[in-house]
Amino acid sequence: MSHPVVIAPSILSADFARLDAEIQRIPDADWIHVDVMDGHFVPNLTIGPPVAKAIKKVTDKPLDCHLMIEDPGRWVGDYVEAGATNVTFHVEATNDPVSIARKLRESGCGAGLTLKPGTSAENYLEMVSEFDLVLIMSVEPGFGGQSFMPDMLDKARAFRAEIDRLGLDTRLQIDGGISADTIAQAAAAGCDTYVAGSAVYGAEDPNEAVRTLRSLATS
Ligand SMILES: O=C(CO)[C@@H](O)[C@H](O)COP(=O)(O)O
Ligand SMILES: [Fe+2]
Repeated sequence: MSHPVVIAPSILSADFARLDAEIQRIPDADWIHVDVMDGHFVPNLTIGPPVAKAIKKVTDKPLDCHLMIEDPGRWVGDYVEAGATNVTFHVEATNDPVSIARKLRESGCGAGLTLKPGTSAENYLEMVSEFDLVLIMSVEPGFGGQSFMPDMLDKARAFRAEIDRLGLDTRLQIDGGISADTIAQAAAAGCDTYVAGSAVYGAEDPNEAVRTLRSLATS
């Protein structure tokens, strides 16, 4: 099943002192990607539920929360309460991803599964039906502005094949180093949902960057 392309700018590359204004600079974005880091699962510390809740108040766009944290099952409810549309968590941080996904879906929130670059797809393909979104990390999680890892496209192709084989409408998202130079490769590998931080907020006109990314992903 093919979806319309979604472009989800990451506010990690925005000016945290002016988040409201930074979000208003990208009216053509589909989702707002919120990178949550705890200083343990990844060597960086960002924001938490109160900031997600504050962002929700200044935009009607879906909030796509990417949790790079230990023990995600303990925290997902706070992001649901904050108004998240999707909550994506790392398989490396839990022994029971399916239970967390079910908890999210029962709360009316989309559930996302994500894998670090070094984690192979094979143990997780069988659980795609439990998720609304699978996120392929194309950099090591923790920081914006890193280079795209083209080797991750094989993993994207494996999930795309399984999603299509089962006839699911699970979205296939990619995050890390997505730019005008890399987005077409990700599209060719079957991705339909794209996170971009530095390529959007590093551009002189972030909204124009969103439009360019969408057009490259679509063509
Ligand atoms: O989750 C992460 C990083 O861990 C991302 O969402 C980054 O924020 C994307 O930034 P760019 O690679 O697009 O600059
Ligand atoms: Fe992210």
